[in-house]
Amino acid sequence: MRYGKTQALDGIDLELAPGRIVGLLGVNGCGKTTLMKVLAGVVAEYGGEARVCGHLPGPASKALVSYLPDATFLRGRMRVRDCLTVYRDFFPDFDLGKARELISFFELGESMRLGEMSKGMREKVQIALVMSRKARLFLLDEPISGVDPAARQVILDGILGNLDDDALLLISTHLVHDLEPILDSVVMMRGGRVVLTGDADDLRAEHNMSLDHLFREIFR
Ligand SMILES: Nc1ncnc2c1ncn2[C@@H]1O[C@H](COP(=O)(O)OP(=O)(O)OP(=O)(O)O)[C@@H](O)[C@H]1O
Repeated sequence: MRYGKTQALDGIDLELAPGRIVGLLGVNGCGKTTLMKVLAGVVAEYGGEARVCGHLPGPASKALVSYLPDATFLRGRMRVRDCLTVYRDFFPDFDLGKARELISFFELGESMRLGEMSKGMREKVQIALVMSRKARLFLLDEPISGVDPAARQVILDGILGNLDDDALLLISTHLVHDLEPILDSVVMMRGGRVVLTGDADDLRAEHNMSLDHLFREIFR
C-alpha cells in the first residue's frame, strides 16, 4: 500500500485467529492505521489480498467488522441518543440495550452533546457504539491514546466486558504498558513491515521481559 512515494505497508503476511485480543504495536507512522483501513475496507488501492472471515474487503466483510477509526467520526451537534439511533438504523447487528448499558457504565448521559464533551468522553461514546455490534472483527485504532490513565482503564474495562469469545479484537497502540495486561498476542510493525509477531506469554518467556520492555528494546 502506497501513498504517492510513501510505502505505508510493505510485504505484510499475517493471519490472525478468532477469539484473541491482538495488539498492533508500533511507533508513529509505521502503518498501523493503514493496515486497519485495509481490513476495514475503507481503502482499496493496494497490492496483495486481505480477507476477513474469507471475504475480500467489501459489503460482506464490512457487515462483520466494527471499526473505530483514529479520528472522531460523529458530528459535534449530535446528542448521545442521536448516535445510538444512527447506529441502530445503520447496523442490523447493533445491540441498543448493550450500548445503553455501556453509556451508563461510562457515566455519560444520553442527552449530552458530543461537542460539549471532553476528548475522553467522546472516545467513550464511540467505544460504546463500536463494541455494541455483534461483529466478528473489532478494529480499534488507538482507542486510549488521548485520555488520562484512569479513563484508559475504564475504557479497557468497557471493551473487555463486551467482547464475544469468538470475536477477534485488533487494537492499535503505542501505549504498550497500558494494554499489555489484556493482550493475548501482538503484532509489532516498523516501516510498514511486521517485525515481530507472537503469543504474548511466549514472547515474555522467550525474551524474559515484559512486552512493554521488549517494545522499547526493538524501537530504541
Ligand atoms: N493520507 C495519506 N497521505 C499520504 N501519506 C499518508 C497518508 N496516511 C498515511 N500516510 C503515510 O503512511 C505511513 C503510515 O501511516 P499510518 O497512519 O498508517 O501510521 P500509524 O502507524 O497509524 O501512525 P500513528 O501511530 O501516528 O497513527 C506514514 O509514513 C504516513 O506519513
